[in-house]
Amino acid sequence: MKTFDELWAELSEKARERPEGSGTVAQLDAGVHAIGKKLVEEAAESWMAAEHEGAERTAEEISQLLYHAQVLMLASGISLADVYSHL
Ligand SMILES: N=c1c2ncn([C@@H]3O[C@H](COP(=O)(O)OP(=O)(O)OP(=O)(O)O)[C@@H](O)[C@H]3O)c2ncn1[C@@H]1O[C@H](COP(=O)(O)O)[C@@H](O)[C@H]1O
Repeated sequence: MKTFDELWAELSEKARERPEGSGTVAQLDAGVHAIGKKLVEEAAESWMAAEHEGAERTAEEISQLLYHAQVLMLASGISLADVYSHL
C-alpha cells in the first residue's frame, strides 16, 4: 500500500531518472494527448464501477484515476502545491 504523496514522490523520481521499463516514462513520452485519454478512460471506468461493480472495484479504478492524474501533472509541469492552491 502507498499514499498519494508516496506515489507522487515515486513518479517524480521516475520522470527525473527515466529508468528502463517504467510504464510511467513510456506514458510521459507518449505525451499529454495520450495521457489525457487514459485519464478520461479511468474516470469513465470509475463511474461504471461505482454504478455497477461495487466498492472494491470502484476503489481500484479510482486508484488508477489518481495515478493518471499524477502522470498528467508531471507531463504538464504541475506540482502538488499548484493543485493544492486550488483546493
Ligand atoms: N499505480 C500505478 C498504476 N495505476 C494504473 N497504472 C497504469 O494504468 C493502466 C490501467 O490499466 P487498465 O486495466 O485500465 O487498462 P489495461 O488495458 O490493463 O492497460 P492499458 O493496455 O490501457 O495500458 C495499467 O496498465 C498501468 O499501465 C499504473 N501504473 C503504475 N502504477 C504505479 O506507479 C509506480 C511506477 O510505475 P512504473 O513507472 O511502471 O515503474 C509503481 O509504484 C506502480 O505500481
